[in-house]
Amino acid sequence: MPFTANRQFKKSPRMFVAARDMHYTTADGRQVMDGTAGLWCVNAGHARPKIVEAIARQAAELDYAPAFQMGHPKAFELANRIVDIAPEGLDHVLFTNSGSESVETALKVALAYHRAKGEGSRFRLIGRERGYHGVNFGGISVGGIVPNRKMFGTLLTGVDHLPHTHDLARNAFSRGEPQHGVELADELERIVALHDASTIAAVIVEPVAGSTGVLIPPPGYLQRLREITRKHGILLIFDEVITGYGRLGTPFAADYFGVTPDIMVTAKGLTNGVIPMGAVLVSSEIHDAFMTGPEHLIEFFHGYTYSGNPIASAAGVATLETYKDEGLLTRGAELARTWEDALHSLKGEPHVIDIRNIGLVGAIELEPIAGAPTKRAFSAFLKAYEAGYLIRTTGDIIALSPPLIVTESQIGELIDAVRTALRSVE
Ligand SMILES: Cc1ncc(COP(=O)(O)O)c(CNc2cccc(C(=O)O)c2)c1O
Repeated sequence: MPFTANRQFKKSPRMFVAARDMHYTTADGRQVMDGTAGLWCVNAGHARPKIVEAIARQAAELDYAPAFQMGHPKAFELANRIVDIAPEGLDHVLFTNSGSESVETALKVALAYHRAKGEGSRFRLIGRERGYHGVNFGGISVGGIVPNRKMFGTLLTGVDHLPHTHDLARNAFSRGEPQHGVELADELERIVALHDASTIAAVIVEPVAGSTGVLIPPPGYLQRLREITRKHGILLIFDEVITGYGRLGTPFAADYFGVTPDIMVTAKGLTNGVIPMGAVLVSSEIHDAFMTGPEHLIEFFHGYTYSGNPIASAAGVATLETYKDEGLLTRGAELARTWEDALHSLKGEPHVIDIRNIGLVGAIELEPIAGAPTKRAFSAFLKAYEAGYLIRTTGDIIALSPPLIVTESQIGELIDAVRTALRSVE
């Protein structure tokens, strides 16, 4: 099983057999509140009728159409709807099947774009420490989570990393954006000075680093990365697999921070997690750079059997309709203060050394048990699950990201369950 303690799971399996709105049903009939929107992806809540019906209808009408040299209307409809809610200027969509594939696609587009523009010397990709960009070779190369990298050999060459922005000493218990650390963006100038801009294709960051435990950028940090990358002709890639589609209370993190990247990576919330799908958005400048040469030739040698899959496209269209019908792309902003106050009420609970929040994302960082890193958070996860609440842990950090349909009282319930779990673990 992926990213799972397999032996522990096999000793006491944790199986969901059904789900609806905010809750899962376990194999033994218990209701479990979904405090993590599945894996940060079920933004509209579970088993939403419009999405269910769209999938069934599509499966019966056009189940599969070849993705290469052939098309079908639903994929183009979805692409247009994504562009409609995306930041201004990101006008073209490449479909994939996951966040990891979206990352690989974005990295390849960046490298190929510079080559198309006659700057093939730009081969370097810059990631960031503690970054998570999925599990394919490109993503773990630019990523910065050590266990995801150390087992897999040399990885991509020509990769460098920005420092992460976590600063417990200066920013602990910040509400929203932490005040300190904007100067860390200037480290990009050092990296450029070391390698020379002529060798650098792109910088990729998560606007808010999710998997590593919710690291929120200081005010101005992303703007600074935008300025430096633009100055040196380096493409800026935002990996919005988690932050996209309403998670921060705005359609995308690019809207929240007022910074538009050259390439935006998305997946997860695109189809409410129900059908694997990703979408990479690029500017017309990037798209048009490939549209040269004889028109009978393929312009970009990349893509997947299931790219723009009809049923995934139908799920995506129905998902975006559901977000729009229920105002879910901005509901997180309405709940953000309630969420923030509830989360920070955990300050002073046993072992809590930091609390972080933005939009409808939260993190509670725990003091690790000496000699047994991750054990304390994992114990809290098990306690919460037994009490009927699903939370995520990464290292000794509890991460929370409920579906965007969560109510204020459910927020209170969820946080109280975390409080109880914290009081019962060693
Ligand atoms: C920023 C980012 N980029 C790429 C991926 C990869 O997406 P796929 O898994 O669909 O290939 C992700 C996925 N992020 C992810 C996936 C599963 C669990 C957790 C967690 O933090 O618990 C996070 C992600 O968060």
